[in-house]
Amino acid sequence: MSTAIGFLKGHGTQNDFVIIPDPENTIDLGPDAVAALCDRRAGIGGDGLLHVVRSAAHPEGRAYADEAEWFMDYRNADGSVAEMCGNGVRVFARYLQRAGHVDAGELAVATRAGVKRAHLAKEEAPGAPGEITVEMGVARLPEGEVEVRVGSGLRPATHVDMGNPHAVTFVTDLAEAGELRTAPEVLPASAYPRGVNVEFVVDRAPGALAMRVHERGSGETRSCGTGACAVAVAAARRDGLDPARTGRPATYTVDLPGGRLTITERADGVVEMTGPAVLVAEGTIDQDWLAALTA
Ligand SMILES: N[C@@H](CCC[C@H](N)C(=O)O)C(=O)O
Repeated sequence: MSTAIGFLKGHGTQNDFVIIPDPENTIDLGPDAVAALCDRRAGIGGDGLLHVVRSAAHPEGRAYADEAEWFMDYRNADGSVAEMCGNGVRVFARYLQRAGHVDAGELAVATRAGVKRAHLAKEEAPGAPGEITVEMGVARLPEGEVEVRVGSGLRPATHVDMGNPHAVTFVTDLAEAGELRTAPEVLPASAYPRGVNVEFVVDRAPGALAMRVHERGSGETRSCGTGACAVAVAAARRDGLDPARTGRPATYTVDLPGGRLTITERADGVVEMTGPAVLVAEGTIDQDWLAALTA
């Protein structure tokens, strides 16, 4: 007899995810199954999928098992694997809290980009969105010039690695990014052998930014947590701020189509991201439908 496969749906600033709890890693989630689950017409729908697995039960999580009980096996909507997802890690933490796997306090989550620490407040009321802060690690800015096509021209961009790859470019109006139906051209392609997430940013006020993003493996989304971190770090360097050198933290609010994230680069260089995480639904996946996809 087959076992029912449960799922939840959640989002962080409208970056939405199918959540598949699978502590012992027994569900076959190949790229086709993930893409079908994330399909907004023929599936559940999502920008990505959070496969919730105990670190000890996942080949890529095992190395972290002593430090972090849970591994976020993150997939993009097209079924591809990504190293990290900032909005996803908050929603992942919210799920673990709601399911009673963890209490309020500090939670270590293993990801392909290392262990991230989430700070979970006690939930004020069942279903309350509540903000979660996550220590996202130190940003890397690889050397070398990169450029992003904006309209008919190429603009200089900042290469920021938040565990996953980003190209951040400043524009005067977010409409300059165009319709973003396809991935913007980023040059040189050799700077991003694994593909790239592309952010377009404008200044709204000192310390206040707004952005749009085209995500690798998902297209334009309404928010990207690692993207907002990359944008804040690129803005800090542009503004002559480097907290790890000066000992002075830098904070930016980043407005996205789906909501606001607050990003602080601390004096020790660690980037902190704060934003909401919401669970909206829970259900059961049709076994036969999923089995046909994995056959
Ligand atoms: N939306 C995410 C990033 C998800 C992964 C990304 N598309 C990639 O392939 O690197 C976020 O909130 O960070």
